[in-house]
Amino acid sequence: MRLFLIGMPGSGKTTLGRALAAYYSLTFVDLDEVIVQREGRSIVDLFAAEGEAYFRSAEAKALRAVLADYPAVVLATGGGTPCFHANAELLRASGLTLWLDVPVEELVRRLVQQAAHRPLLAGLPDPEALKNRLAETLQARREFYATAALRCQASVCSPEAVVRLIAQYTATA
Ligand SMILES: Nc1ncnc2c1ncn2[C@@H]1O[C@H](COP(=O)(O)OP(=O)(O)O)[C@@H](O)[C@H]1O
Ligand SMILES: O=C(O)C1=C[C@@H](OP(=O)(O)O)[C@@H](O)[C@H](O)C1
Ligand SMILES: [Mg+2]
Repeated sequence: MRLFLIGMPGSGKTTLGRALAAYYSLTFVDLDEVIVQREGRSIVDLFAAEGEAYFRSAEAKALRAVLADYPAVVLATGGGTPCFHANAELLRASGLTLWLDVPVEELVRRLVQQAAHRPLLAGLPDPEALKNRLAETLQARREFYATAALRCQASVCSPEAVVRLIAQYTATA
C-alpha cells in the first residue's frame, strides 16, 4: 500500500504518518525530510535563501523521487505539496490519499508555539493573526485537499480512526 497524508500545517501528517507506518509495518517517509536531505539545507533556510518557487520545484522533484523509490510507503507530505506542479493528481493516481481535515481553531492551538519554525507562518506570533492566515490558506488549498480519496474530519484524527476509514474504503473499493 502507498498511503499519502495531506492537509494543513499542524494537521498531524508527520505524527500520524509515523504511527500508521508502524501499524501497517510500512516504511515512513516525511517529504520535508527528503527535501532537506536532497538540498542539504533546512526548510527554513531553503525558503529564506531561494524563495518559495524554488522550494516548490524541489518539493515536486522530491515527491517524484519518493514515488520512484518506494512501491510501499506511508508518506507525510508538506502542507502545500498537493497545491503545486500537478502533485495532487499525481498523488491521487499513485496511491491512497488521506486528507487530515482538522479545524483551524485546533491548528492554531497546536501551531502557536511553533510558528517561527514554519516559514509560511513565521512572524505571526499573535494567535488571531495566525488564525486568519491559516483560514485564508485553507480556503485557497481546499480544492486540492478535496481531491483526496479519504478525509478524516475531526479535531484529532487518531490512528485508530484512520485505520477504520482505510479498512472501510478498501472493503468497498
Ligand atoms: N492527533 C493529534 N492530537 C494532538 N496534537 C497533535 C496530533 N497530531 C499532531 N499533533 C501536534 O501538532 C503539531 C503538528 O503536528 P505535525 O505532525 O508536525 O503536523 P504536520 O506534519 O501536519 O504539520 C505537533 O506539535 C504535534 O505534536
Ligand atoms: O504549508 C506549507 O506550504 C508548508 C508546510 C510545511 O510542512 P508541514 O505541513 O508538515 O508543516 C513545509 O513543507 C513547508 O514549510 C511549506
Ligand atoms: Mg510535517
